[in-house]
Amino acid sequence: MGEKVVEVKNLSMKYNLAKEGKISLKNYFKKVKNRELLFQEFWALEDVSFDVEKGDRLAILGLNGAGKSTLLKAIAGVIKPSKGTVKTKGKIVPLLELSGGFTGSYTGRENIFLRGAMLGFSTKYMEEHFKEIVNFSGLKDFLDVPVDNYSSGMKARLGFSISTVVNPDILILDEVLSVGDAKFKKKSFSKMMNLIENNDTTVLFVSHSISQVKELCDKAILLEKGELIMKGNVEEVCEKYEEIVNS
Ligand SMILES: Nc1ncnc2c1ncn2[C@@H]1O[C@H](COP(=O)(O)OP(=O)(O)OP(=O)(O)O)[C@@H](O)[C@H]1O
Repeated sequence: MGEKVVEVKNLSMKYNLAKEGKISLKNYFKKVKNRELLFQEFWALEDVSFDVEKGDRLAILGLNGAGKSTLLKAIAGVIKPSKGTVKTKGKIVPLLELSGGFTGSYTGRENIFLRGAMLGFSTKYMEEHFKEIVNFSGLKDFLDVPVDNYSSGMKARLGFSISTVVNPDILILDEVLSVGDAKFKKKSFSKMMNLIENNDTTVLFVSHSISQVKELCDKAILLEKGELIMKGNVEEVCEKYEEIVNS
């Protein structure tokens, strides 16, 4: 057996959905103060357990709302488990919601350094990789424009390009290989394949594209309404998922 790098044990995630409907801000604060706000509990994940070994390329499959992004966020440490535990080993780079997280009033150039710093890289490291990022993004002519003026596709391209120069132990990809136009999609997919193949990186991958999943992953888990209903090799889990999609 290989080395465990992700250990998810009895993980449950609860969201509190507001039941108030429309209320004024004044009433809202009054209710918060008096602890009278009404919530409905919603369990997005229930008692999910699985391990990931070093070098695994694990797909997380499931219909809309099955809990895939919630699971990735819990593993990335963005949200705290309501129950259960998540343990990880090594440097995690989560590529979630790529077009978000930029400071809109800053230029593309400034945001490259800012995001680099957020990922834990020095200015020197980012300067060394700056050209590579810009070339990959194809945004050379827009570098000194505030990101607020970028289209969402341009933001996603910038986000993806910055992430390609990092060297993670665990890479978390949530639908990020479907950003940009068809040409960029193809380019980003092969860049990821390269990164993964050359570095023994562990990958957790969410995508609705079965062909991408089969090309990139060797193992898979299947979530249904927050529960883990199957784990195994990518071919057999994809087969079950397709049955669900077509049922
Ligand atoms: N911040 C939140 N507050 C309340 N409910 C949420 C929140 N985030 C997600 N949910 C709910 O949790 C459930 C799981 O959502 P999640 O985004 O993890 O699903 P998913 O499998 O990634 O779906 P998709 O394929 O549509 O991206 C959904 O019913 C969703 O509405």
